[in-house]
Amino acid sequence: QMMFPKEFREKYIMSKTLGRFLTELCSCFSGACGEVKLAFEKSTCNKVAVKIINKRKFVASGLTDANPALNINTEIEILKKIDHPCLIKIKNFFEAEDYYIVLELMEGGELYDRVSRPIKMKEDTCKLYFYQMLLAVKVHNRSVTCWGALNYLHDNGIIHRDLKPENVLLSSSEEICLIKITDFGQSKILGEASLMKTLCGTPMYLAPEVLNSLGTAGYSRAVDCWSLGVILFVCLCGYPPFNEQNTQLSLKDQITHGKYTFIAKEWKHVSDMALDLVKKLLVVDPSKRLTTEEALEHPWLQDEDMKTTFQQLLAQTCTNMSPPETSKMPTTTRKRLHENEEEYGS
Ligand SMILES: CCC/C(=N\NC(=N)N)c1ccc(NC(=O)c2cc3cc(OC)ccc3[nH]2)cc1
Repeated sequence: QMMFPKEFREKYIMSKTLGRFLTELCSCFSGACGEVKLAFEKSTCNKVAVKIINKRKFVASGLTDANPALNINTEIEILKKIDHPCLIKIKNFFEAEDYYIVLELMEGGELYDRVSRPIKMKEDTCKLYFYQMLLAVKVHNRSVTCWGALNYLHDNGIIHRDLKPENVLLSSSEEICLIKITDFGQSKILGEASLMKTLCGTPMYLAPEVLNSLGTAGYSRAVDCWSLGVILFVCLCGYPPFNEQNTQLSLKDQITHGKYTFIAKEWKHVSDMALDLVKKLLVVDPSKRLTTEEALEHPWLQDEDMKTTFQQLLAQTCTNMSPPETSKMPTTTRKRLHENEEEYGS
């Protein structure tokens, strides 16, 4: 029986495990360990979700990934300060022999369970969900690069780096609902524009990889756009673009060459515009891949009904918060974004 810290037990009554416990259990053997439980907040009787993240990594896995303790604190800091309707909100945080993170309950569970169903999602539903994912990632990237609002990040961007249907949560079991991005355990905060400073001096002592990285520096956020492309692909047709079932090419070769499996009969009812957006996200060269801003301008997302539905859903949940007025945001050209950020390789 898991021992919950005293101050935790004073505030919450624990209930059942949510989501695919077995997968959570399996993930324990892969080092990344944790599960999500339903709980009741004593003071309000409201339902909450509690993400439990084990401190001990399973040494057996020999995983060398960074110490979760380091990640979790950065993750909590990030999520505490960035306030967006499509990013998970933290309500409380306890550290004992494990981490107990109290979050708003996303009653609809993971998008993963929706895309795993035999009945494919309607295209309009995919569009409503995808629009919200773009806003979350865009605002996420933009809110910390272009808005002074989160000055503690010193105008750096944050990259999620692990976007997948398991990390997209649905606010209700209704098909038409809000989504929230979660699990920033792999996220990265971009460094200051140190590459530019490095290039001020003569590179007599500079390593080749730094000079070679000049071509790709500044595109690390593009990894999230690739992942969004894979998520959109799966939502629209019900099967993943790159998978091990494919025999000709290894999964790695499929991805590095951008060779996705196209099964015509699964795409028959999908609009050409939707497919066009997928194709422009699943581009191997990050500098040619659509950015979140460009994706939001794509014809498939110029759908006032969908945007009105999103606004109505927002209005239902929170009276005061209004979504970021993307039109009023300073338009940042790729060039300026390029200058604002840097890192070697990625
Ligand atoms: C700040 C912690 C963020 C985090 N993971 N972070 C991490 N792994 N480093 C995380 C990961 C997963 C979740 N999942 C949920 O909240 C969740 C609610 C839920 C409801 C369900 O059925 C109703 C089924 C699955 C669910 N997952 C919430 C937070």
